[in-house]
Amino acid sequence: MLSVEAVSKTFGGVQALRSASLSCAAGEILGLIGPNGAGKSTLVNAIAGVLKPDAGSVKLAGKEITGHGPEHCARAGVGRTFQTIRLFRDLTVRQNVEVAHITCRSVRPDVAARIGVDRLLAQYQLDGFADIPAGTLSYGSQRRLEIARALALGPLLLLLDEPAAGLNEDESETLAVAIEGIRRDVGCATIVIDHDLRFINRLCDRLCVMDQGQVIASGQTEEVWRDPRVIEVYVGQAETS
Ligand SMILES: Nc1ncnc2c1ncn2[C@@H]1O[C@H](COP(=O)(O)OP(=O)(O)OP(=O)(O)O)[C@@H](O)[C@H]1O
Repeated sequence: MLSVEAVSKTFGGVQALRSASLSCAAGEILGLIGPNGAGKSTLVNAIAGVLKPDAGSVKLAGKEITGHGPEHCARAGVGRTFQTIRLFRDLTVRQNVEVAHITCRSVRPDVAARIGVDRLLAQYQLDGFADIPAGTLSYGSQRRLEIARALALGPLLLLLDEPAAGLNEDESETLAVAIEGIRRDVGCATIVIDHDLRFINRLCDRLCVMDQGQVIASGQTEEVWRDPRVIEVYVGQAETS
């Protein structure tokens, strides 16, 4: 579904991405991990059209979307959440989801018919809060609302940037179950960035590990954790922290 090939990006003197490549199939949950500053957010921003890579290509369902801008990428089927929650705080919970669903109805009516607003609200345990302003929800509920809103777009690809940040163990588990439901219901490719490795290992089919702008390992979760380069990055990080 998603194919990223040899994407590079430099900010001033900093090479944030060095020929990074990855792929993610429909129905797959891919964990994108790596230490601070590895280039994960930059890669996600390149996929979501927020920034234009200096080189390389991003294709979604075989179509070139490289550097096409966030709006175009959203219409092409990229849904996302952000490291820092960005909801329409004064709109109700339902309205937040409806706004995205209306877009889906015009772009992908068949998918919109399958993904109902009420069903999304129920699936993400938001049905009891549907008519209150989104800004008044608890932190964990806001995180779930962000995902429900991204799903209401009927995405081909869902990018989740640190969805478990700030959640306790029970909330993380609830979230993991909800994200697994995405695979079942929407069948989109899902990429999850998170520093919570227990959450990542529990959830992801495959991992892609970045360090200093490069993809240093990718493959099945257990296999990747046996890779000496990955062990070096994580053990080295633990020793210095
Ligand atoms: N807009 C920018 N201007 C200048 N440098 C940037 C910019 N965005 C990212 N960088 C630099 O690019 C490198 C990669 O940053 P990026 O945020 O992609 O890493 P990350 O893996 O997402 O880190 P974290 O886990 O801390 O979020 C870092 O050295 C960062 O300082």
